[in-house]
Amino acid sequence: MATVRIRNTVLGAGLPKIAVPNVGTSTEEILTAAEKIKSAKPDLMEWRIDYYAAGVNDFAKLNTTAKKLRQEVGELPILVTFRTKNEGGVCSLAEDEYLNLIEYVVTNRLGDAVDIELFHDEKRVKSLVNLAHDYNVVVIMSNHDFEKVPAKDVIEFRLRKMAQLGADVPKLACMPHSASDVLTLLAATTEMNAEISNPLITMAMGDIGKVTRVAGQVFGSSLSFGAVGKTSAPGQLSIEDLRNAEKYLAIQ
Ligand SMILES: O=C1C[C@@](O)(C(=O)O)C[C@@H](O)[C@@H]1O
Repeated sequence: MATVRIRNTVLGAGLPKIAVPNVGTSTEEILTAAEKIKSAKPDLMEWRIDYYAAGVNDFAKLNTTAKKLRQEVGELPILVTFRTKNEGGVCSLAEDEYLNLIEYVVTNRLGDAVDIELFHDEKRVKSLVNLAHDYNVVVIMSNHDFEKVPAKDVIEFRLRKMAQLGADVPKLACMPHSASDVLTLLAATTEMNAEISNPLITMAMGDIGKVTRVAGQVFGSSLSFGAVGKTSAPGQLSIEDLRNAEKYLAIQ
């Protein structure tokens, strides 16, 4: 299994790493949340810029806030994510606007890693991945289904496709309605781990899915999202609970 390094955080080795989303809606909220997140000592902070409409609509402002954020968190790796409304985000953008925003995030190095959703214009997605690599930005490619757990071969197809497009880390989140849905996600994760060398990230959301957020080391998910204060998706545990659960389940 290959590992992926984001500053000093290594995905694909040891316990799954812990990311905490920053869902501040103003510069002040973002910086206050960052201070709290930093003191909780996660492995990575995810800056959810879809919560920051003022910045998304004003790139100069986004850039200034990114610089302040870096000052606030020091060496803590930053993943920049714009989650589109279709996939569970809070702010709508037209297709071109989304792709241009990601391009800006990459070429201005607003973070160490960027989230690029799979389901956008394939040519542009591919060129954004190449661009990110030119700028030394790690690509976490993602897909979210807030309605259901897709069939196992569909999950596998999507994760495989992300790897083929050059993603460093393929990621998929989905919503289970039964224990067998959870098993579907876990089986797909385990099988894809055997097939592709990239570290993967998967999770089933909601209460039924919580087990998938803590057992990544067993089933092959390299990172889990935990909350400091506000959550960014259903079923996220607090960072303390997540850390304890991962340690409890650790493979010695
Ligand atoms: O993709 C993900 C995973 C997530 O949706 C979760 O379920 O923990 C939380 C999001 O902030 C992140 O971008």
